[in-house]
Order: sequence, then structure tokens, then C-alpha cells
Amino acid sequence: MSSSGVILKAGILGATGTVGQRFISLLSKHPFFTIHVIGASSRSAGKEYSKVAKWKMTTTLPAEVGDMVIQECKPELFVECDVIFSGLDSDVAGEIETSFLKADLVVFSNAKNHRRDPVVPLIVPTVNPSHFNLIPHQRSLHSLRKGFIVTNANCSTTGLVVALKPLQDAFGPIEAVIVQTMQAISGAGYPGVASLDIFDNVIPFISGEEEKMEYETLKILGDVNETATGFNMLSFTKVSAYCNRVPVIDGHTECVSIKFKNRPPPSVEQVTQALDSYVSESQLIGCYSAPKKSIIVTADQDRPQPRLDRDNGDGYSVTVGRVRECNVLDVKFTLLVHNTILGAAGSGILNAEIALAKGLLKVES
Ligand SMILES: NC(=O)C1=CN([C@@H]2O[C@H](COP(=O)(O)OP(=O)(O)OC[C@H]3O[C@@H](n4cnc5c(N)ncnc54)[C@H](OP(=O)(O)O)[C@@H]3O)[C@@H](O)[C@H]2O)C=CC1
Ligand SMILES: N[C@@H](CC(=O)OP(=O)(O)O)C(=O)O
Repeated sequence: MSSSGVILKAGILGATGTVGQRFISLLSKHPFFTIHVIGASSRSAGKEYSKVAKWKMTTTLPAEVGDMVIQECKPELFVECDVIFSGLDSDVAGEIETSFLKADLVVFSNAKNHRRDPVVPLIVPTVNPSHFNLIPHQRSLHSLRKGFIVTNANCSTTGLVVALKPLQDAFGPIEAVIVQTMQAISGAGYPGVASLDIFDNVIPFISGEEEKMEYETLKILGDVNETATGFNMLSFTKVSAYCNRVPVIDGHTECVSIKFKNRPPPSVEQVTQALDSYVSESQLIGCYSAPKKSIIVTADQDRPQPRLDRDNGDGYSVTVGRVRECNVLDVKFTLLVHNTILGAAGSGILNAEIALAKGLLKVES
């Protein structure tokens, strides 16, 4: 139950997919969201969830969800929901999520479709919840009473901005970021990358991923303008990303080098301290899913590793290690983010908890 004693009815779009299954797994044990309606494509609609979904989580499929009948993703079938979590395929997410918004529903989307919209907040919950300040403007623009749409970020971008945020706060503008990812196969959905392509191999291309990291970082680390009607993107920072797919099931690893604008740059010790002491607003306001530490700094020379560190903070923490001087830029480190928890479904849920705490969810009694 939330601190105000309410239980919120949640709808899940794309409930059969990789992100949808993670939503089910996280929401089924959540104290104040209850899964009310689940939706997927017309191929699955009308059938019992346990009969069509290929359940790939390591936790058991909750029996009450297994028995639920999957619905078409039509807003009229979700009107009783206080909040909608979308894990829809991006081929269809744009149009379907817009129809839910127009029906005055609250949508937390994982898909890329609305992330660049100038009135849609792109929120990583442990980084920029202040971007919720744009919601009143979005509502008035679309003549909505209670609905709004917020997206969470690309999974690789999510890990990166969590590490950059405390450094930008402590040491001023970051001039350059070079990031190389090693991304898990669960990021490609199911069945995703063919086993014959990924086993014994590394694939140095993920369609659209580098462009997303280079754009989304600037929106997330920017701020809402003075009139709360748009976003000021970072204009000073340049990001260059190399994205690779590796044979790991969950957890994106990223090697990051950065250069600060201010000279002299901070020392390795100062950077380590800023990362280690970072406290996000979601922690301060006591959100249920907020990790105890948004960033865990490891001193072990051979960490972070996906198999060992992806579940840190129940998948909501970013683990950073190997902080050291960079001979070309200023400082470099390696980070790890759980791509389907903080990098996807977990962000949507924690964003909804923040929205509730900020009084943005109008719950029907
Ligand atoms: N995997 C990850 O790590 C991350 C994924 N994302 C994003 O989240 C979204 C989901 O990704 P993922 O779970 O990996 O994808 P999947 O391919 O595993 O799942 C896609 C889901 O969309 C549903 N769907 C497909 N077509 C339609 C349709 N026409 N109408 C309604 N539902 C439809 C599918 O239902 P059905 O089973 O019936 O076909 C399924 O539930 C994507 O936009 C992705 O880019 C974001 C961050 C990280
Ligand atoms: N592209 C990511 C997952 C994903 O779907 O990202 P996005 O939400 O930005 O489309 C990966 O392959 O790991």
C-alpha cells in the first residue's frame, strides 16, 4: 500500500515480451500497484497468458497473471487503470501509446517513439525526476485532466547518465564523452539475436543505438526551461558511442572516458567520491523501489561484471569500477546497468512511484 493507503490499478501493454515479463515480475510483488489488465498483439489477445507467453524470467510466473486473459491494446479496455506501463514493440508503440494518452490515461513508456517529443519528459528515475515539471504543460496542450505520457530512456543511455549526473553536478559541464558498450542479448527482445550469430561472437552494431545514446544523454542531463514548456538540451557536451552485442543474457557493460570543461579537471579520488556519495531524488523522497545506493563504486580491479553485479540494488543500482586517469581525455571507468530493470521496466515503475509522490497521479476511488 502507498503512504496514502491507495492501491493503484496497473495495465501492461506488451505484456508477453521481454520488458513486459519484467513488468509482471516486478509488479506482482509490488506493495501498491496491482496488475489489472494485460495487453499484447491480436495474435495473443483472447488467450490465457500462461498459454501464449514464453515465460523467460528466472522467477516463477505469478499464478494470478498466468490465468489472466490477454486483451487487445485498446484504451477502452484499460480505462479502469490508474497507470499504464508500456513494453510495446516500437513498430506499434507510437500510435498505440498516443491513443492511450488521448483517452486521458497515464502512460509510462519504454519505447523510443516519443522520447524526442519536445513536450514528453525522458526520465531516468535516479537522474532527472525534475523533468516531471513539464507535465502540467503537456496536459494543457492535449486538454487532458489526469493523463500524461513519460518515457524512460534507452537501456545503455540509462547506465551512462546515472554515472554522468553526479559528475556534472559536482564538477560542471562535461565537454566530451566516449562510450563503448557490451550489451546483453535480452536487449534485443525474444527471440532476438540468433544463437548462431551471438554464440562465440561479438557483433559491433545495434541498429540506432549509438544515435540514441548520443541524443538522449543531452536531453536527460539538460533541464526544463524557465516557463516549464520545453527542455534545454545540453549544448556543450559531445557524446560518441560505439555499441556492441555480446553473449551475456542480462546486463549492459560500458567503458566510458570523459573530459571536463573546467581546468584543472577533478582528480580520480574526487570523481570516485562524487560517484560514491551520489544520492538521487528518488531515494530522498523514499520511493519504494529506489535503491539504497544509486551508484555502487567497486574497488575490485576486475569488476563490474554482468553475472556478478547486475542484481546490485535489486537491479536499480549502477555499478561503477576501475575509475582511473585517461591519457587522452581526463578520467575513465567501467559501468554496469541491468538493462531490463533500471534500463527498462524498473525505470517505468520507479518513475510512476515518483509521479505518485509528486501528486501527479489522480487515483479514482
Ligand atoms: N529489452 C530491453 O532491454 C529493452 C527494451 N526496450 C523497449 O521496450 C519495448 C519492448 O521490448 P522487448 O520487450 O524487448 O520486445 P519483445 O519483442 O520481447 O516484445 C514486444 C511486445 O509487443 C507486443 N506487440 C507486438 N506487436 C503488437 C501489436 N501490433 N499490438 C500490440 N502489441 C504488440 C508483443 O506481443 P505478442 O507477443 O502478442 O506479439 C510483445 O508483448 C521496445 O520498444 C524496446 O525497444 C527498452 C529498453 C530496454
Ligand atoms: N536497443 C537496446 C534495447 C532497446 O530496445 O532499446 P530502446 O528502448 O532504445 O529501443 C538493446 O538492444 O540492448
